[in-house]
Amino acid sequence: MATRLRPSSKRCAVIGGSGFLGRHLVERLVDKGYTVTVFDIRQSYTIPGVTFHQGDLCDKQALLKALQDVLLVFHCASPAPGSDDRALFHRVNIDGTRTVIEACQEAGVQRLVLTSSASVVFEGTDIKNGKEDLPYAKKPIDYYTETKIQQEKLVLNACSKERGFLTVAIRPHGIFGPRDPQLVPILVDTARRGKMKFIIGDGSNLVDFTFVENVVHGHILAAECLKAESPLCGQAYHITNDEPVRFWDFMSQVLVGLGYDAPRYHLPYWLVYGIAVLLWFLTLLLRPLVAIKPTFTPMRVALAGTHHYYSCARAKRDMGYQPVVSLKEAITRTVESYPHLRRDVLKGAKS
Ligand SMILES: NC(=O)C1=CN([C@@H]2O[C@H](COP(=O)(O)OP(=O)(O)OC[C@H]3O[C@@H](n4cnc5c(N)ncnc54)[C@H](O)[C@@H]3O)[C@@H](O)[C@H]2O)C=CC1
Ligand SMILES: CC(C)CCC[C@@H](C)[C@H]1CC[C@H]2C3=C(CC[C@]12C)[C@@]1(C)CCC(=O)C[C@@H]1CC3
Repeated sequence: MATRLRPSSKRCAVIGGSGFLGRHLVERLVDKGYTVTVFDIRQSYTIPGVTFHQGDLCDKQALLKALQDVLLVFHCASPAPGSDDRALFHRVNIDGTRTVIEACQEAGVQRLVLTSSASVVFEGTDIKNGKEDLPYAKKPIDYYTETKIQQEKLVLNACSKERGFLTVAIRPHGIFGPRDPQLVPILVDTARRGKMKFIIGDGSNLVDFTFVENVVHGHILAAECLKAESPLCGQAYHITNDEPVRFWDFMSQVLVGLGYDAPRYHLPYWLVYGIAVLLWFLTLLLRPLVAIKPTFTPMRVALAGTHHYYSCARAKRDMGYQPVVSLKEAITRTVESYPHLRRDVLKGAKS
């Protein structure tokens, strides 16, 4: 009679493993000796030993195939926050996450680690050293965040010691690092179009930017500490670099590192925010006729002009979290990883 081997605790699946964070997570898990399965709607790379399942997380049957013999699942899939497709956010982040939970439970998965976002408590006004007990935003800053709130609630409420299904949510903030498709590319694009000359507000607002390897470290620690008797069950944890930095200093360091000028001229926060809201309404009104994508959306202005940094004391206490890469080293490594976005290289390519 064929005997079925017990699934190994070092076998895991990463839903969204083809994305920016997901791929860094997969690489680290492989380094640490895990056997990894990636589930994603696209395959963006190959790594020896990593199995890829291409599929939509809203498709339970496809998920069930990928989750066979898997005891630990990381869920870091989401449509890009910049999208304005509300139906897609709802379908993937809310309905899809419900499907992920059901598939995990049916497949016998024991631990689910969700990548949530610190923005679930952000309403566009200052947050200084915010703790996890801050209430969810009543008026989330955009629809992406609204669906991240629902997603986090679904995952945390599904935690059940009785059923042997444990869940935890990691809330990173402003993830950056090599291969990030958002922060640095958007910043460079804005600078190249001559729109990075202005500092919104007085420039003193502190913000968390978190190096991707620290976010990965937080996820793996959470997975390894998530046990029935641990305080992590059904809880959310901020994971940051624990070095809040002036938003405009961070932007300037990245820009200058890539050969662009740092922003210099100050504009009043409320003026820029008001213009961004007006532009937003205009784009909505004109949507049937033309598709406009404004650079300064209300969300970006709020993120650029307010304090939003979070305490990771809870992660330090419950899982011994400490950032593994300092902000200084993280910025250097990130800048070095984008040689193709350097001003001199882009200029050369144009001429
Ligand atoms: N980038 C950031 O600054 C922050 C990101 N987060 C969260 O971290 C997670 C990862 O974000 P990133 O790596 O930056 O995004 P990303 O866009 O690089 O990766 C997301 C991945 O999810 C996959 N995906 C999307 N819809 C899917 C579906 N229906 N079925 C299967 N796979 C699907 C995509 O193909 C992609 O590979 C997301 O949950 C995001 O909300 C949270 C805080 C900050
Ligand atoms: C136009 C400029 C004034 C600002 C450009 C920088 C932005 C591209 C980024 C600064 C903070 C970033 C951020 C996110 C996306 C990129 C930024 C707006 C998130 C919204 C990504 C998804 C999240 O869950 C929260 C992030 C907060 C910080």
